[in-house]
Amino acid sequence: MNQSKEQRILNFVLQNAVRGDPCSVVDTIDKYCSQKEWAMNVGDEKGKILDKTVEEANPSVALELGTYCGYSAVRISRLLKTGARLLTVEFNPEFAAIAKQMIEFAGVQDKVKLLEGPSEEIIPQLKKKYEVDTLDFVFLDHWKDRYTPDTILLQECNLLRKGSILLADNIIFPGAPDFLNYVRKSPHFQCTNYPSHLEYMQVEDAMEKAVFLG
Ligand SMILES: O=C(c1ccccc1)c1ccc(O)c(O)c1[N+](=O)[O-]
Ligand SMILES: [Mg+2]
Repeated sequence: MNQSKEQRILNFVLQNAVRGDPCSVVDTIDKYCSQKEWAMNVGDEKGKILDKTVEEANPSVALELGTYCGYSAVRISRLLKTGARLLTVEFNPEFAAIAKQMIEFAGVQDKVKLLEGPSEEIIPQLKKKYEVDTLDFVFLDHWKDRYTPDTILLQECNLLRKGSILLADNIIFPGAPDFLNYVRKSPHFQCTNYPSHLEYMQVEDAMEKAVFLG
């Protein structure tokens, strides 16, 4: 049966990256997706913004919505301090299966817990089932029409605390206009915009940081 693009990305990593080296995995995915097949990883340009925001947050508990092939899960987890953990949520079972292998090859499986299912079902389970008190950092990179309802759900589930940092990808392309409107108009968030480009393309994009004020 024909391989999926995501399987081709994983195979390229397995054959060309260094097992146990997260940076090598990230760089190898970027090499494949910039030279062979475009894919919706956050990429290196926006990845550097992600890196800086993760370092600013220095999270003990981080959440990613939208694992895809595991590129940003590997990228985030390589920066986590000892004992910190990343929970990453993926709705698509094929993507989740690829990401699991990517995370294990990168050697970050002890820091990353991959949760398969819809974010609206998983978020309300985080406290009791996954022993989360509050989230220090949240990376939103899933379906763009879920950014706003899931941000509201995180608040309703008391998963944010004063200073929790949310970072959202794709503010311009494909765009998340309702999310941008919501966080920028909310008295509960302090927002910062980071202009950038769509991964592997000369197309305008941006990331938005929203710090929860309590
Ligand atoms: O929605 C798309 C998309 C739209 C059209 C074709 C392919 C992908 C997309 C594009 C770039 C992203 O960084 C990203 O996170 C997504 N996504 O699906 O979450
Ligand atoms: Mg994205």
